[in-house]
Amino acid sequence: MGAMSSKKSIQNLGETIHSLLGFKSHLTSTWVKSVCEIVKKLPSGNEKDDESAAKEISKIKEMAALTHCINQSNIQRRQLLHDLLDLKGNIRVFCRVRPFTLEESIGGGIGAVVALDTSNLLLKLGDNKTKRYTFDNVFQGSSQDGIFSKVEPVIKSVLDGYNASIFAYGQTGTGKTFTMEGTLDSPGIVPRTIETLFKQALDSNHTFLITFSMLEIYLGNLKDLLVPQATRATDPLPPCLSIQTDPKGGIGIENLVSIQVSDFNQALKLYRLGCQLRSTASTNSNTTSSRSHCMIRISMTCFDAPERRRETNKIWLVDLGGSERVVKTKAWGRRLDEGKAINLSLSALGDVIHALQRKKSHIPYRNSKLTQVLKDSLGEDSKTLMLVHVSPKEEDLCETICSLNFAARVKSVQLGHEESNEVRNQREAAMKNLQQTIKKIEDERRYIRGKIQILNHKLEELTRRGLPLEQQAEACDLSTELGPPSELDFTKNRTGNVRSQLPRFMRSTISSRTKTGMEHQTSLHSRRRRRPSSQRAESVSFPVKNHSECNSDRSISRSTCAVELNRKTSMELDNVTVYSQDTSECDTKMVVTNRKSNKCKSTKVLKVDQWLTLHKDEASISGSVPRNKSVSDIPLPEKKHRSNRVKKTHILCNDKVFKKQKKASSVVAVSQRVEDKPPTLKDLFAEESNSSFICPPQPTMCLSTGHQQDSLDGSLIEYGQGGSLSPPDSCCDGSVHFIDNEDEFYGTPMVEVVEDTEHRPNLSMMKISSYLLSPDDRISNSQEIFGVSNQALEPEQYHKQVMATEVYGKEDMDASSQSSPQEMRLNLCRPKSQRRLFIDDLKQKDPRMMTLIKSQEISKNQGACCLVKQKVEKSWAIALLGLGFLDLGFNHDFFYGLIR
Ligand SMILES: Nc1ncnc2c1ncn2[C@@H]1O[C@H](COP(=O)(O)OP(=O)(O)OP(=O)(O)O)[C@@H](O)[C@H]1O
Repeated sequence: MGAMSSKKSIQNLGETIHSLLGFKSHLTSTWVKSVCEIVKKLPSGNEKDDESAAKEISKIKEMAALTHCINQSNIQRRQLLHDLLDLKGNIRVFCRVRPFTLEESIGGGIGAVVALDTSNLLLKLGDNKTKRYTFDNVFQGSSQDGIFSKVEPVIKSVLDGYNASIFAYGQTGTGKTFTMEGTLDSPGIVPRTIETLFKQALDSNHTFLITFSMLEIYLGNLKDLLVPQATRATDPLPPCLSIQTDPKGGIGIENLVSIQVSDFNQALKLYRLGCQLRSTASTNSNTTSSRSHCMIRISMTCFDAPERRRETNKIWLVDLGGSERVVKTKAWGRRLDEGKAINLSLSALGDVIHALQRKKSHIPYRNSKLTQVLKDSLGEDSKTLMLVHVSPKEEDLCETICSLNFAARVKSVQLGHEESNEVRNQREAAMKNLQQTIKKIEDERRYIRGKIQILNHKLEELTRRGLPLEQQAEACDLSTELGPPSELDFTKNRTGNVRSQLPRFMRSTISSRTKTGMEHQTSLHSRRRRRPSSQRAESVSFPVKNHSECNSDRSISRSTCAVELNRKTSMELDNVTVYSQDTSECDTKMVVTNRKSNKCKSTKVLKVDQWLTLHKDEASISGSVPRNKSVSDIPLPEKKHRSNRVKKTHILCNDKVFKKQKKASSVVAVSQRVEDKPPTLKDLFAEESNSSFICPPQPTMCLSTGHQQDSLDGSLIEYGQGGSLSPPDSCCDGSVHFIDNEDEFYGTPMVEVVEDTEHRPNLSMMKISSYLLSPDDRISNSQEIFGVSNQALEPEQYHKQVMATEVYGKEDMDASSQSSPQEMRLNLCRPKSQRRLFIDDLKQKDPRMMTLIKSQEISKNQGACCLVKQKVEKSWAIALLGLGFLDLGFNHDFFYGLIR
C-alpha cells in the first residue's frame, strides 16, 4: 500500500513541481507584502482588537451611506437649480443704473431714469411722457454685494458643468468696468466669481482642474492679455490667436495662454496682470475708457463627476467696450476706429441673441469675433447673463433709450410674447417653491457633512489606536501641528490626513491611501468614465488637452503632489512632479522628485507606476514612508520593453535652477499647505495695491485650448492646455540636444533632453540635472554626451532649453539609434514641423529665464546662423535703400525686425 502511494507520489512529482514553479511566478515581493498585510488584518483572537475592528467597519458603512446621501442631494440640488434657471430664462437681463458722480451732483444733474422696484424701470422722456421697462432685476444704488448675490446662481451652474457667459453692456462711462472689475474696496463680478468658483469647487465632492485665460478683442483682433505685447521692432511678435471649432461645436482659441490655477489668489493675480495690459484711453465720455472687449475665460474640468453636464466647461466674463455715438464723443482717428469696431461687434452680438431667441435656423455667429468666441457659451445649453448699464443723466437719454431697447429686445424676444399676469404669477410661485426646496436640500447637505465629519474623527481615532505606539505619537504630533479641524477643514479633510490640507481640487487621489467609503464611492463612479480610474487614482494629473474640445488620442499631463513624508526624518515635504503622456497605445508617466535632506538636495526620476507602487507599498504598511527611506531612494526596477514603442523622457525641472522659484510657482502649487486662513477677497485687493507679486508670464507660454493644428507642411503641431506638452523631435540615444524653435515658441530658451529608457535609464537624467546647473556645466555635459567638441555646435543653441516627452515609433528609434553623434547633431536641424514642444511654466515664471533669453540674443551675434542673418539683413537694406527707407531714419533694428 505504502509502496503504491509512494509510487503515485513519484508519478505526480513532475506535476507538483510544475505547479509549484507556476505558483512561484506569483511570489513577487508585492504579492508577499499584500499577503502579509492581509494576515496582519486577520482577527487576532484578541477581543479588544475585534471590537475596534467591528466598530471601524460599522463607521465605514455608515459613512458610505451618508456619502451616498450627500451625492443624491447634490444631484437633486443640481436638477432643481437647472429648473430654476430655466424658469428664469437661459438669457437673463439685469439693468444697473449708475449713480451720479460727485461732479454731476454738484452740477445739478437731472435724473432721467428711476427704478420703480426690483424689476421695473421708468424712463422719463420729457413732456410728462414716460416709458416702463421690465427686466429680471433692476439695480439703482445697489452695492456690488447685492448685485453679485443675483449673479451667483449662474456661477453655481458652472460648477454643474454648464457653459456660461456674463457680460456687461452699455454706453461708455456707465460703469461696466466698475461692475465687472470693481475697485479695491468693492471688488466686482470677476474677482467674486473666481472666489466663488474656488470655494464651491473646494466644497464639492469632486476634484477640479481650473484654468484661467484672458484676452481682448481690439479693432476686431484677438489679443492675449497674459502675454506681454511687443513694444519694439526687435521684439518677437506674440503668437496669433485664432478661433477653432471642434466637431462637437466647442470653441477653442489656438495659442491662447491658459494657465492652471490652484487657488483664488493665483487667478486674481493673473487677472490683475491682464487688466494692466488692456487697451484703454481717455475719451470725452470717460477718462479711462475701455477701447476693446475684455474677455476672461475660466475653464473647469472634473473627471469623476458623471452627473455634471460636461467634463470640461467654461464661463466667459466679458466687459464689453462701451457703445458710443460719434457725434457725442467727437472721436477721430484711432479712437473713431475703435468706437466703430466696438459698435459693429455689439450689433452683431444683438443679432446673434435675437436669432437664438427666435430659434432661427441660421445664427449669424460669424459676423464678429466676439460672437465667434462666445458661440458655445451663448446657445441653448448655456446660461447667459447680460448686465445692461445706463447713465442716470438726462443728457444721455438717447444712449439710455438705445441700451434699454437693446436689452428689452433680448428680454422680450426670449419670452416670445408678453406674459399674462396669471402665467407670470404661476412662474414666480414655482420659482419660489424651487428656491425653498434648494435651500432645504442645502441645509440637509450641511447636516450630513457635519455627521460625516464626526464619523471621520471617530474613525481616525480607531485607526490610530490600531497603529503601533510610535506611529500613534507621530499621528498625534501631526494633528497637533495642524490644529483642530474646523468646519471648513472638514470640507477639505475627509480622509483626515495631511493630504486633505491641500485644496480639494489640487489634492492627489493617490491609490496608496486606504480608501474611505466616500473615496471608494467616487472611484466607483469614475470607473464608468472614459479615463481609466487607475490613472485618476494615481496622481492629480489631468490631461492637458481638453478631450471634449479635440479629437486627439494623445494627451499629456503634468501635475505635482505633495508626498507626505515622515515628519521626524530629516527630509522636508517632497515636491513631486508628475509628467505624463497618454496615448491610445501607451502611457508614459514620470515622477520627478526634488528631495531636500539635511545633507544634500537631489532630483530623482521614477516612472509614475513605480513611484506609486513603491509609495503605496510603504504607505500602506506604515501610513507613511519609512524613516530611513524616501521614495526616490528606492532603486528603479528593471525596465520592460515595449513592443513597438520607445519611451523617451525629458527632465523637466531642476531644483537648483528653480529652487527659489519653487515656492512661488503658482502653476504647480500643489504642495501648498492650508495652514493659514485663506486670504479674503479684500485682503488680496489690499495686498494687490502695493505688490509686485507676479513675474509676468513669459511670452513663451504658448499654451492653448488643446487644439491640434496641421502645420503648413501637413505635420501635426500640438497645443496643450494649462501647461501643455508637445514633445519635440529628438534622438533616442540618451543625449541632450538643442532645437531651433524660435518662431514657434517665441524665442524660448530651450534644451531638449532625451532618455533612452531601454539602455541607460538614469544617465540622461543625471546629465540633464547637471546640464541645467550652469552654462559651463552644460557645455561639458554636452561634450560628454555627444562625444563631439562643443565647438561643433552653434553657440546660440547652447542657450535653448526645452522640456518634453515623446513617444516614438520603432522606425524613429532605429533610425536615430544608428546615427553617429555627428548625424545626431544634424538631426537637430530637422524641420520644425516634426517637432512637438512643451514649455514648462515653472520656467516661464522664473525671472531668470529672462537672463537666458537675453543670453540667447547676445549669442545671436555669433555663429553661422548669425552670418546668414546678417547677409539677409544686408540685402534687405540694399533693397530698401532704393526706396529711400534709410533716408527716413530707419535703423538696424528696423531691418532686423523685418527679417525676423
Ligand atoms: N455703481 C457705481 N458706483 C460708483 N461709481 C461708479 C459706478 N459705476 C460707475 N462708476 C464710476 O464711473 C466711472 C466710469 O465707469 P467705468 O469706467 O466703469 O465705465 P465703463 O462703462 O466701463 O466705460 P467704458 O465703456 O468707456 O470703458 C468710473 O470712475 C467709475 O468709478
